[in-house]
Amino acid sequence: MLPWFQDGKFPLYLAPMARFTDIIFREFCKEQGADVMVTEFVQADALTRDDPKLWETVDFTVAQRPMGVQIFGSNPDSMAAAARMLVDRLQPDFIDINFGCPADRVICMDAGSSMLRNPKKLGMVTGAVVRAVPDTPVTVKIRTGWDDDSIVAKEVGHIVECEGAQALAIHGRTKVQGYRGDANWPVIAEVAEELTIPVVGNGNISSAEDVIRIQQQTNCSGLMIGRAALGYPWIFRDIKHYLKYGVVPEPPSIAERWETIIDYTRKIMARPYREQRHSDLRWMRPKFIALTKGMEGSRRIRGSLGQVNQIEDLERVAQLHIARLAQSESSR
Ligand SMILES: Cc1cc2nc3c(=O)[nH]c(=O)nc-3n(C[C@H](O)[C@H](O)[C@H](O)COP(=O)(O)O)c2cc1C
Repeated sequence: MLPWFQDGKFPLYLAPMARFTDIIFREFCKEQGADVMVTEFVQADALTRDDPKLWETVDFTVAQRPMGVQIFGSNPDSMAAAARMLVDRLQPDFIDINFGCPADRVICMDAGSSMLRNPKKLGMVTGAVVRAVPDTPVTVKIRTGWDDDSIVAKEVGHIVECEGAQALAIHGRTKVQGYRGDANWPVIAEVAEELTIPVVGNGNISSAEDVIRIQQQTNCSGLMIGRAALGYPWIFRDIKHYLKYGVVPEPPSIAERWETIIDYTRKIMARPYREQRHSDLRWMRPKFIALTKGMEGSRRIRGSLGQVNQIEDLERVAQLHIARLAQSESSR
């Protein structure tokens, strides 16, 4: 059993989210209590071609362990080669295989959730990766199926368990659903009941109450939090605090939240690859929008965030937002 599930531990994972859960964001989530993290997915073939951008994506710090690196692809040989290369260079705590991505560019390679339509091949890829890295655990992340008429989570769960995967994360939506609608927790519960390996449930978890409810209703061994952490990475701290003391702690002030965003920006721009390629902050605008989404009055600053080029622009947006909120607070 993977150590982070042993002795009744119930780990909270930060879900891998391409273009968002970079090394600095993960650092912050770890400080807030995320137990296990996985890098954004990287294409196995591209990794073996030694693309420096991808090696930046899979980089992590010792403090972030236990840390998994996620790969996607459909060719058992290149998936195995990429996993071996990652283990030799980085010694992650586990290799995670993505069989859930619904993006067209991934589906057209027959990878990600496309593999849910071909469970036999999915098993071959899993087995090849497991055999390539006998010294490192392999885990798998799936969706419930391709569409409502082909829910295959249970079948796929049995296959990957049989091939030697040591945990299974299930995003409770189908490929066709994308990110819409409710996550299908009954299916996740059913698979968690059936498998011997730990099942990590994922989909629309946004509060400590959600965690308690899912703990009561399923046999999941851990949970994975995605979009709720993007706008509010303190969610891990809140959940841990609630599980321990039964109350949610005071949220960070708006000033503290902005301080975190500005600190994050400075750190990410100091990363070697980013610094080389981006002279301004335009590429970070989607991150700013995601990071401020849950804040009071965030809609009003969205336009200004879309104009941010330099750190000074970001600081100005922050000051204006803080001042505006203080003003509306005092006039209440
Ligand atoms: C912007 C974005 C990028 C994502 N990238 C990945 C990825 O690289 N690998 C992966 O397995 N899942 C990826 N996902 C899916 C999430 O890991 C997670 O399964 C999904 O968001 C459902 O969880 P949530 O409802 O808590 O957000 C991504 C999701 C989003 C929104």
